[in-house]
Amino acid sequence: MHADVLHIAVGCLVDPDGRVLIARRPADKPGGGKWEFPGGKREPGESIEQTLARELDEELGVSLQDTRPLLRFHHAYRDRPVLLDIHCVTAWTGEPHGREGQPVAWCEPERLTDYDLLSANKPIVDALCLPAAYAISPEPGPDHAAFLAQLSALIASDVRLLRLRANELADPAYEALATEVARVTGPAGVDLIVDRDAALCRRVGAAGLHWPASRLTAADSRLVPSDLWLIVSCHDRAELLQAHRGGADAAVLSPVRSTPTHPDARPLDWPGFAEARADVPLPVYALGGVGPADLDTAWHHGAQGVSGIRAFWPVPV
Ligand SMILES: Nc1nc2c([nH]c(=O)n2[C@H]2C[C@H](O)[C@@H](COP(=O)(O)OP(=O)(O)OP(=O)(O)O)O2)c(=O)[nH]1
Ligand SMILES: [Mg+2]
Repeated sequence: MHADVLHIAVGCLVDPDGRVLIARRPADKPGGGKWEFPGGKREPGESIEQTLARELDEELGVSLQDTRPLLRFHHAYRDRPVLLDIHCVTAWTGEPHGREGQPVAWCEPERLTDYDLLSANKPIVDALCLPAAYAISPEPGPDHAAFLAQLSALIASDVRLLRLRANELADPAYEALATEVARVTGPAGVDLIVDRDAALCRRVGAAGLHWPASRLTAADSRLVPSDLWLIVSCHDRAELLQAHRGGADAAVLSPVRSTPTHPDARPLDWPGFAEARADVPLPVYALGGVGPADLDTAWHHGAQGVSGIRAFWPVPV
């Protein structure tokens, strides 16, 4: 790392209701008056975990018990490049309070954008809003009633983000099925992600779009309205960087392991996954032969969580 990059430990305290703690920066600091997640600069000789523990004690008066990596990326503020090393904190002792006089607030992730946050923080907000699992449907086949029944079972198993993948269907048939799927996912509070385009997404009332990285090749800004999720399929670091430049909110990186459907694709394996996604300012799901049992490994290799078809679908596919 370049010598004048400030390495910052950032902690997102998440309470049992899923709310996150934010604090208001003192007026006399850079970015004064804006809201942030508590944290601060690493001191010489400290590990980043030690910095996190020290800063959250100094700023909030809490002692950390359970943390995991959430996201890590560089941001070039005009006067000072920073490396933000963000962690989720799910267990602590002590009642968090603004120990340096700073106002603090508990906020639902979806409401974080109501606050004037530090400008680097958009990927952190996305990572907090997105769940740890991103389920993908198998091709629906001819029996849509059976497909919808399986989908209901999937939703009962607590999936909150689902992509309707049906490459075999022409646009009108895809839209008809997406409309039916939305009738199931909508009331259950599941975010439905569709392929194709933003207009279809709006018509069926879906939460966002899933695109291949190739669809962003010419883009250097976002082509999708900001209130829709834009999740992009990537297979290497170059595609992840392209997704970021094209304004994606999140990405899926595959294959982590080889799968029966893509036996010839060379697997990244966990070290390759970690290397490819390192410091890209996007939440990135691990895909390809992984499932909920891999979640902890995924988190510790820089993933937002796990994605897949087979590991989530209630019947063998
Ligand atoms: N803590 C924190 N810092 C953030 C966030 N987002 C973001 O861009 N930063 C940047 C702003 C600052 O340049 C840097 C944090 O530095 P800081 O000034 O708070 O560091 P510190 O707590 O050690 O402060 P101090 O010792 O100077 O009082 O990281 C965030 O959400 N939380
Ligand atoms: Mg600080």
